[in-house]
Amino acid sequence: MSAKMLLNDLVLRPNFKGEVLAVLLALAIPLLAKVISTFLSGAAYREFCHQHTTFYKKSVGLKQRVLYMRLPVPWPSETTYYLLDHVPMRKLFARSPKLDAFALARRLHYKVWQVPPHAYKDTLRAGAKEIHKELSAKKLGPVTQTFETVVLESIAELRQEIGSGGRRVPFHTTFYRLAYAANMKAIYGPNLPVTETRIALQTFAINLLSLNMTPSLPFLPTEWWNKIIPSARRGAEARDKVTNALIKWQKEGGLETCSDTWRKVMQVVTDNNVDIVHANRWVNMVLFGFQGNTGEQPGWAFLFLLQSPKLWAAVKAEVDALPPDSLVGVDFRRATPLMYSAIHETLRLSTAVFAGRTTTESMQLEGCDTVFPKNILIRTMSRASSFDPRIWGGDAHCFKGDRFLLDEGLYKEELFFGGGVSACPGRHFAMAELELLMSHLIRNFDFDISSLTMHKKLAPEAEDLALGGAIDNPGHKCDIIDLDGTHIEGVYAGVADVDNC
Ligand code: HEM
Repeated sequence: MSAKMLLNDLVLRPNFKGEVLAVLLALAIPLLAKVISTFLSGAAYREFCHQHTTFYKKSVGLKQRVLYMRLPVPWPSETTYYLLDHVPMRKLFARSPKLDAFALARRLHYKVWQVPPHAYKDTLRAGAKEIHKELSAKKLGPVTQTFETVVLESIAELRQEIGSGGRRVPFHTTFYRLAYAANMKAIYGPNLPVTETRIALQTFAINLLSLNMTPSLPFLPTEWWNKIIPSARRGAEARDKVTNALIKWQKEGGLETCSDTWRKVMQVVTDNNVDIVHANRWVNMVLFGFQGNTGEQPGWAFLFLLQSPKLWAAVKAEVDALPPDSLVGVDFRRATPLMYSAIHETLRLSTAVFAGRTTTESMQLEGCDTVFPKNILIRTMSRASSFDPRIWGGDAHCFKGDRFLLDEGLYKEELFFGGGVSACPGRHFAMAELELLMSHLIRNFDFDISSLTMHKKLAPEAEDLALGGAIDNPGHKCDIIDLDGTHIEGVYAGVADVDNC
């Protein structure tokens, strides 16, 4: 039957309009219901995050004393259990044949970065293992050397631009960009465009929540939803911009000018004939892994340090006593124990980790009565752990710079790099970067309490040295305990996405 005949046949049917309407309604009602339920779940999730992340709320009595919370987000099609107590979170990272440690990563690679889940499953795992090997504590020398060189060059430029008369710069954004540029050059060498990828990655990060949700929307392929929903479209465009920049860079010989570390990681991927587009979608995910975290931390650390006068004076004295030139290879835990502890305390309060495991059969976690069913995702919520008074003490909600120094056993309780076989492969490098960056900044610039008003984060595309305004929401407060035990009510700009984590 030709299309024309079919059309005539349809048009001649008397109830045609009614039928079309009924079909449209049948399609639209579940779609609408699904969209509404997704948004409602999103709202419940945000409220949940807010309860567990808002810094100025006291931890005792919060809902976090429940062992876990079962929520249909971020993927309404699946059940996710978010663990809320510290101890089961630690147990989740133990090896178990009943827990798949990499299913969540594969899913994210696929849903958000479009890496086909099974085609390269083993190869990309081998690539991640190579990152672990190449960025292990013993092999960090060359990349940290490059990192320090770039940091020192950037500091020299910044000093020149500020001029001898001095001038204020919005330190959060400035530090972020400095860390980003140095991290990029240390790993990828001089030829991957820094500003272009940074702006795209930040835009991607801002819209990531939508990209996480669209795979759950019904009827249309995810990529269509990513075109229809404006924030998802912005996120997907930014993501593709980074992937395209990486592909171009690789085609133009980037692997010849990058660090040995990265060349070896990519060797594993290219030896296994991973398609260049898929390979660089994965690299994009890796890039996001380090750009999203390390650069943020110095901004938070300075915010806390500058509001703890005694700690600040002691940290400056520690840094003044370091060797005069290069600091690569310094054991900061021994040489600057207070700064080291304060960095860890900052990470405890300002990172959000949702690492997870998928159950391969029904199982229990040691110490919990709950039987978790097969094929569900169990995730940690590290900020709920950060407020757990049984681990961190009754003042868990406070920033206490010397907390880890007073009880070094706490270093073993940290969750901000994840844990077990899936723990962050960049953690040693991240710590080295933070120690080097903070020491060189403290050495080279003057800070005082008025620097706090320059803490504001600028839009991704803003000029590096544009003058900043005041802290976004001066209403956010935090409790600080200084070295002598003095309690201080400080300002807290908040984690950027505190309400939307
Ligand atoms: C303060 C800085 C950082 C924090 C808080 C952080 C945190 C994390 C966390 C929580 C995970 C997931 C762990 C899990 O599932 O158990 C992760 C994974 C990852 N991180 Fe980091 N990270 C940081 C810096 C870095 C750096 C500097 C790099 C690389 C140079 C990096 C590369 C990666 C990669 C590649 C993965 C995924 C590994 C895989 O697929 O197995 N991270 N990170």
